[in-house]
Amino acid sequence: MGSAIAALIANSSCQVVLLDIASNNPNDRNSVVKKAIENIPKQRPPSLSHPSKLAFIKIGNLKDDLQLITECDLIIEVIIEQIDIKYKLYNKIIPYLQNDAILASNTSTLPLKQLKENIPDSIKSRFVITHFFNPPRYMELLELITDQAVVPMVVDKITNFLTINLGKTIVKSNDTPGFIANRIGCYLLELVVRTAIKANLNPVIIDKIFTDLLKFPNTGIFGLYDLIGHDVMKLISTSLVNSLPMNDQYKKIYILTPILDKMIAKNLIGRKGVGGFYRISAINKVKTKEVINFQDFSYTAIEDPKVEYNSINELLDSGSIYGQFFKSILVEFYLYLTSLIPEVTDNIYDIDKAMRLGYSWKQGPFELLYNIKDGFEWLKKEATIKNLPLPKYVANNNYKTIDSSKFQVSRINLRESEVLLKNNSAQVLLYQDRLVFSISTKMNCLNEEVFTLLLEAVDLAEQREQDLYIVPLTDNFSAGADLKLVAHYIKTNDFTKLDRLLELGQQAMMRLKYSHINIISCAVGFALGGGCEILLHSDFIVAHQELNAGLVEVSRGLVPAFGGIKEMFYRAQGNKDRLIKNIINILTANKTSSADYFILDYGISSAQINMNKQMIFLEASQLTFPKKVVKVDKKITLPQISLSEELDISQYNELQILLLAQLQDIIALQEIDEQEILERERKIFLELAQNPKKDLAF
Ligand SMILES: CCC[C@H](O)CC(=O)SCCNC(=O)CCNC(=O)[C@H](O)C(C)(C)COP(=O)([O-])OP(=O)([O-])OC[C@H]1O[C@@H](n2cnc3c(N)ncnc32)[C@H](O)[C@@H]1OP(=O)([O-])[O-]
Repeated sequence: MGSAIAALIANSSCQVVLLDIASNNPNDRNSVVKKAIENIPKQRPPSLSHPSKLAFIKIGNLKDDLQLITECDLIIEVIIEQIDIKYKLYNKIIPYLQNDAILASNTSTLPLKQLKENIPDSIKSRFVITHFFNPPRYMELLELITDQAVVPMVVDKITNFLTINLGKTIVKSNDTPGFIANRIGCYLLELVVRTAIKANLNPVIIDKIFTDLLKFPNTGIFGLYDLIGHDVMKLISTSLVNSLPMNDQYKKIYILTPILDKMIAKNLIGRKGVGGFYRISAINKVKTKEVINFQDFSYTAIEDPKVEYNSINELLDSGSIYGQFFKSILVEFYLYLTSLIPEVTDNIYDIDKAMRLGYSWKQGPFELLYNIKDGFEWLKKEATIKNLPLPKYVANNNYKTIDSSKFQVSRINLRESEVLLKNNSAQVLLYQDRLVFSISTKMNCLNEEVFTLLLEAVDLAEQREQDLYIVPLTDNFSAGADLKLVAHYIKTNDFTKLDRLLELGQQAMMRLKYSHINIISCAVGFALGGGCEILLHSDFIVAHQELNAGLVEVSRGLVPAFGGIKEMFYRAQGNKDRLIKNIINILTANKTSSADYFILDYGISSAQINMNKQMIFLEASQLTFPKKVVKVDKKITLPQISLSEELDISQYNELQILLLAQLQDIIALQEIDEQEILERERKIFLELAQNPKKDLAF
């Protein structure tokens, strides 16, 4: 994990030093750390936002290069979970710490109290635990553990760095084994897996119920166990069980399960082994997901099972084997969970946040039970029937004080805004004197109403002489044109309405580009197709590093027609290489995987990257922009190139070849204005719609 954390820091363009053990090879003492560096670009999912970020990582070994520590403000120890080995390392590095440098351990199971036992007092005030979640680039949660000895200035400094520079959401946990997310998450994993194996139940059905009814991520429970690795689960749970108090329920559910031990012995440890509860095989050259048979460890192909219950209540009341199983594990789980208050934290909303951001649950456990009809009363009743003691939180009815509005606090809280304009698909808000345009359709998809209000928003911004911010209120900027609407127009042969949509979209884009106020787009999540076209027509983009943006239309059997093709020509500025690159973006439906890639691949010159998606609008609103100089020369010079000679067309499909010919026709004109290209875009789009090369099923 050390190299993945180094990569995350490099992504934020901070200098980072990666130290590893010195190798025995006298000719290359850095061979171990070099290997780690070589592996970074191979990590999946990728740890680096762009290969160029590797330049931010300096390497060394723990014998010859300790001096490098004197350059660092924060030192994160990420080594094996063995206290003696950690102590040895601390003794080595402490003499090199700057006076105000912070020392942090990334332990996931060892308490801070134990880590600090042999540390000099002068270091105790700046020694904390920073628990990253895997993979650190993608998981937003960071558990921060401090104690009385740590001075507030240190807590502020590290909080700022982790939040602003690395984009993490911090949940503070008490100094208890496993902290919050792993204590709860691993407990549930072990409880479900071990109980289900003992009862010989089917992992596929259990996972399906977890994902469909309890809204867990697609991996479910068994899939997650495979993803983490059975060997790693064993390490985590053993370490937890060893450090938890004698009567902790974790010890009781961590029962001997010979089938699991046999699976480890056979290297059936999940995705990195030869199989796990599931495996992917090529059956008749078709990728097939299979599930293990616990009796003989053979595998059978999975047929997607139907969940016959419409709600959790229906499942629990059903009396079926799976109904009884879920009743029993949910009671055990919730009694354990509520027994951890206030031990791990007294803040139930933090528990929910930790499970959402660290384990990707859609709802945290408290929100889940709250949303089950009479959930807490049901828990009380079931525990009483089974003669199980009630934790204080439940016995004292503390759940009655739950404030459901605190479960999912909106990422960008514009609640105090004044609504200036609004229709069913978008709104214009005044937030602390900033004019904000936000879309309210599913995935912020674009339709006529969105464009109509966007045009009105620009008019209003110009009247008020105010810049306009385009801000998503959910996790995605925009998934582009509403494809269901487009498909409907095509299916009903309503090409007049389709053309009207294209025209309106183009008009809105040009209005953004040529308005005399600045248009600032706050880009997070997906900005695809038309969403990307809005970015291309904005004056400035504040982008989350994890932005997924691009002109992806060709992958849907369409072409960009809200000005995307036009911008790819315009932005080449007569440069042949840039034009080829831009045309490749369109032909290959290039969806970039980070803001770094987007800026480079799409030739964006006015952008700023931010690591924290919750702070994008805050950052945008703090920037000052010069008065916009509206460009008047709309003529585009086209370098004379033959696309069939410049590109390897043997790899292209029918649509790509057809599009290539249309783009070549544009190039042949040598000079063109923006309006002419827009008209051609629409023509190509409509011809394709009438004679599709691919089914636009969505
Ligand atoms: C006129 C054209 C001109 C323009 O130049 C061309 C374009 O913009 S072309 C457009 C170019 N854009 C694209 O090709 C992007 C198409 N979208 C995608 O590729 C994936 O949805 C995305 C990767 C964004 C998210 O994947 P994920 O996280 O697995 O989430 P998910 O997939 O489960 O979606 C969640 C819900 O949102 C719905 N929905 C999503 N997008 C659209 C849409 N455009 N439309 C309508 N609906 C859409 C989706 O159906 C689902 O609904 P439900 O009822 O809840 O089942």
